Amino acid sequence: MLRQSASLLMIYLKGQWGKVTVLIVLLVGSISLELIAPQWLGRFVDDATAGAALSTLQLSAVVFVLLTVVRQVFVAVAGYVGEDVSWAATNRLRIDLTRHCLELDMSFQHEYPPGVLVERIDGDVSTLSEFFSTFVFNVIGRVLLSAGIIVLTFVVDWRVGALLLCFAVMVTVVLRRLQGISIPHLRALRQTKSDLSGFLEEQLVSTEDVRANGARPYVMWRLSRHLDELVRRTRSSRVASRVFSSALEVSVAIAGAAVLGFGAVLLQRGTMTIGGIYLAFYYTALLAQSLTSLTFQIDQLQSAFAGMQRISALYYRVGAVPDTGTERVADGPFDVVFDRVRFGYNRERDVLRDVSFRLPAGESLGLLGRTGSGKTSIARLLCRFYDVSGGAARLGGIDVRELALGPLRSRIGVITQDVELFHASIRDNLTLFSDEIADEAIVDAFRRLGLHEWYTNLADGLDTVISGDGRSMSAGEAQLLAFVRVFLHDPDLLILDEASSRIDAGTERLIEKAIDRLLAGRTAIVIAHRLSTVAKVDHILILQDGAVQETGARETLLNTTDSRFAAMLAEARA
Ligand SMILES: Nc1ncnc2c1ncn2[C@@H]1O[C@H](COP(=O)(O)OP(=O)(O)OP(=O)(O)O)[C@@H](O)[C@H]1O
Repeated sequence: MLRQSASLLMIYLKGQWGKVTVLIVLLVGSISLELIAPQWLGRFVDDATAGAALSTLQLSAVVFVLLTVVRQVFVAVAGYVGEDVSWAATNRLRIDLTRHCLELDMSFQHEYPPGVLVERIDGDVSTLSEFFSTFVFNVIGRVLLSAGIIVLTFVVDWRVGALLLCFAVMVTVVLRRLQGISIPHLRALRQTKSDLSGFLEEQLVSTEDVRANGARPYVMWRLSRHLDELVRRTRSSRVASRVFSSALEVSVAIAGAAVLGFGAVLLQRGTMTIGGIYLAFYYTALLAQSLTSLTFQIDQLQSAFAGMQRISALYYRVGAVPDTGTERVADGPFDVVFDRVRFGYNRERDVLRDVSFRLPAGESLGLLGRTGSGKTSIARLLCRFYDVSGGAARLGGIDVRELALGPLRSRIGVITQDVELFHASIRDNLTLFSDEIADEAIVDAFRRLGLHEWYTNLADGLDTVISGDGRSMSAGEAQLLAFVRVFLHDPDLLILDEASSRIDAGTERLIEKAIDRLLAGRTAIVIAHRLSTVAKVDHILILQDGAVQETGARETLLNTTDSRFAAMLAEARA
């Protein structure tokens, strides 16, 4: 996992090495200045106690201030370059992650609810971006500074250097333990936050159903459970960090006192000057400050590591539907064959069992069956949102698994029961934000589908904005828009999952007329909830519990008195 995360980092730092080098030069420069500047303070103290001339003292003071100013300039420029590197790298990562998630199969979409994906693509990547921009200075910089301080104190007096080295080793051991203890708490905290946002997303999307079914108390109960968990996780992760940083503070105080005491002894022996003691104490304080800042950064470092691991798990996740096919279906309408297809969403249960049928090119098939009998699953297999567990689905004589995914899906138009509409104009909803489709083509599509009159009643024509997430449209109107959307896309295979909700007679007539025109010249599968919808299809397939109960030409079944289809029609008429 660590290797995966590291290789992911390398991918996104590629092309940024020039800036990273500038960052390293600025970092080394600023650390050197931070180490050198106090030397002038030590010299100032020694010169002052030796009664040196005022100009000598002034020179030391001016050099100290100058070095400090230059260092701050380095820090500011490095901050700018660090942000630049971090945003360039992480924005590319955001884009690639989003594309990857959109391409992954449906079982992935069920496993990661929208809230969790938002947390990965935005939350975790933001943490990573902060990590990039502050990590170099606050962690690597502090580590280098600490090492430099120990080397320099060794130069001043090896015994003081040894003292600081012991102190640094002790603190590093504490830091390592802190890392081991805090990471699981931080990981759990992040997971809890992501569960909470997933839960909120889920509830907000289904507000209407929640209210209508009186499920509000249950939602509030689950929310309070999530919040309790959040409090528990936050508390434990904060406590784990605080206990160790307090231990660090205490050790810092002890080290400062030891350096001063030891320096006093050396002063009495005449082996150390007051300036030297001052410098050693200054470096001890700087080392303490640097190690303390490291401790605080550990939190961020750890959450960046945890986030990085989650991001790389998502980034390297291989879809259950591999896009390895290279074949393409010949132009024009094609036939659809199901050859003893077996399929289940999980290993426990097959929802399609030995389903076989052949739909000739340019003809239509009405799929009937009780709810849950497997009709939608057939459509999903054709679009390869899932792969069959046994048998084969073939389009134009080619197994769908041998077809390249992009071209395959571009040949299929799907109209689902829940049409997805965006908070955007009718135009954008129909063209899916593409500006390659002219307004005339859209209006022509309305006309050819027999929907021109309905279109002219739209308040602002194509500029009419659909509010919310499409809730300003009824199920029937949403389907009409979906028809136009698909018509513009001009697919060779049309899959229509008819809206099961009640639609008024006027809209139903519009829908029927539009379906007639939409079906012309295409192979079509109509998943029908009303028998009237299949009145004009060429073939019928009735499913029962995932198996074919009856299939044949509609006319033939209609005229066969003991057919299931004829019985269904009779039941509907009664
Ligand atoms: N994503 C999924 N994960 C697990 N099981 C699923 C999933 N989608 C559907 N199922 C199950 O598969 C079976 C067939 O579902 P499918 O949606 O194909 O039926 P359907 O005939 O289209 O139903 P409806 O007429 O209600 O749309 C059902 O038992 C359903 O519970």
